[in-house]
Amino acid sequence: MSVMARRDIPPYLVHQGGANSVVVLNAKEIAKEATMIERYSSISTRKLSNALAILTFNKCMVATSDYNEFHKVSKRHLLASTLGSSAQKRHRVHREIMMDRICKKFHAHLRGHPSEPVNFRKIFKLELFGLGLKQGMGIGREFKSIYVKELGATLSKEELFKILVADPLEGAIEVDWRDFFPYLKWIPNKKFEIKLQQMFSNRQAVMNALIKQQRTRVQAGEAVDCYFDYLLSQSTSLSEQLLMLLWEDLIGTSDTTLVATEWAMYELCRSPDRQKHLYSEIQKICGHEKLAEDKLNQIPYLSAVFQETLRKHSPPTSDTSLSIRVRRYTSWRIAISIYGCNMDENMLETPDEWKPERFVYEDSMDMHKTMAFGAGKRVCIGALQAMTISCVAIGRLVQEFSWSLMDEEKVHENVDSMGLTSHKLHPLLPILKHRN
Ligand code: HEM
Repeated sequence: MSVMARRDIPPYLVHQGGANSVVVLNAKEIAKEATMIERYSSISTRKLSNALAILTFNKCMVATSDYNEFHKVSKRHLLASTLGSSAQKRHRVHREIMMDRICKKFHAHLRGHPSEPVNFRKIFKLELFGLGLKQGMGIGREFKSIYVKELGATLSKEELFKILVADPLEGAIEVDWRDFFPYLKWIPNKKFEIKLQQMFSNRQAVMNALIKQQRTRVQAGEAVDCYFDYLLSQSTSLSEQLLMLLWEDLIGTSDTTLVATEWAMYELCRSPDRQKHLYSEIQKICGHEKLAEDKLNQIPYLSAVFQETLRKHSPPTSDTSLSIRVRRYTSWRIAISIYGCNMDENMLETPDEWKPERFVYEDSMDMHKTMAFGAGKRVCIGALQAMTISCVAIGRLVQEFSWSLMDEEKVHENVDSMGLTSHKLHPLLPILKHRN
């Protein structure tokens, strides 16, 4: 069976136990498979169609794919040094510093401009990027700028963000019109090529400058618990791919978590009752203490806010970027079973509404409920970090401030960007007030 999502038909998702986990089918294929499943299992047609209906509104990534030795080794190293659960425990202090800095910046804004909206994205993105630099390359928070010889310029953190994160994300969706007309491939498209080449060489120049700086630090005997130092210590064949490995981690840290958190705060602004409820749930557990990571599993409503945000605004799959959704296919016949058959009826209601209540159940940390992180061999390895950062951020920001939108903001509704990830088209500009 070779199955792929078709551009004109919304993809449905079926979950399969076993090694390669997920397949995307179109409606006709679903119907065929559903008959087969019903015949061989005890699942009733009603439950089956419920499950399929759930999957239509869960925007999902799909994954059955190739998986070679390089992939396995690089993933193992990233988990061991940065994204796995013990590495995440070691890096907790950096996340706490980041969160304190973010809150401080919002407080500073309120002191200076109490009645003006604050640009959430501007503050959050640079702090996340700072965390990526710290965990990935051991670059401290005090870092302000770096001289890049090839570009003949000293670049600020904001300029680095543009070259290393914003431009490549934009470049990834640049379209070469010749791809649609292969027989016209011979016509030069210089503008397109120069733009991408420039983007590529800027990124190489900046990454090389950062790597050079960090090598000097390591040679001076100053070791840091970070991915860079770890890769050097492993002396594996991966050192040749140092630049790309470090860059991928940096871009992973800097983008999707921002997208998810911004959408969550936007939805909370639009839903004052739910914001109030979340605040009271947090206060019940934390009292006068700041919300910390070890309290997360005691506040199911907070992870429900996160899960429901991923369901409605899955960062890697925007409404407008359907055509560039990551696709996978299976090259052999597989047995399938339905994911989510035992979900509550409540899950099926009003799919366009943002309702965290859907996800308040006994195992609210179950990341497979939305499939937003994929599944199987190619499952997202940053899920733990993304969820921890996003949940703590949402919690702390609601604990310390009340959030609302200006009237103009309300008209910006749920539109997402044309980008690779589903950023809010317009940055969130909320009005904040201190809580007591
Ligand atoms: C809310 C935040 C995030 C979401 C929704 C998300 C989602 C996903 C999805 C759906 C995939 C699988 C794509 C595929 O089928 O190939 C994926 C892969 C991946 N993600 Fe994430 N991600 C998030 C955050 C992060 C973070 C913070 C990092 C790392 C710093 C990260 C690193 C990765 C990596 C390295 C892979 C590739 C895994 C592989 O191919 O084996 N992600 N992510």
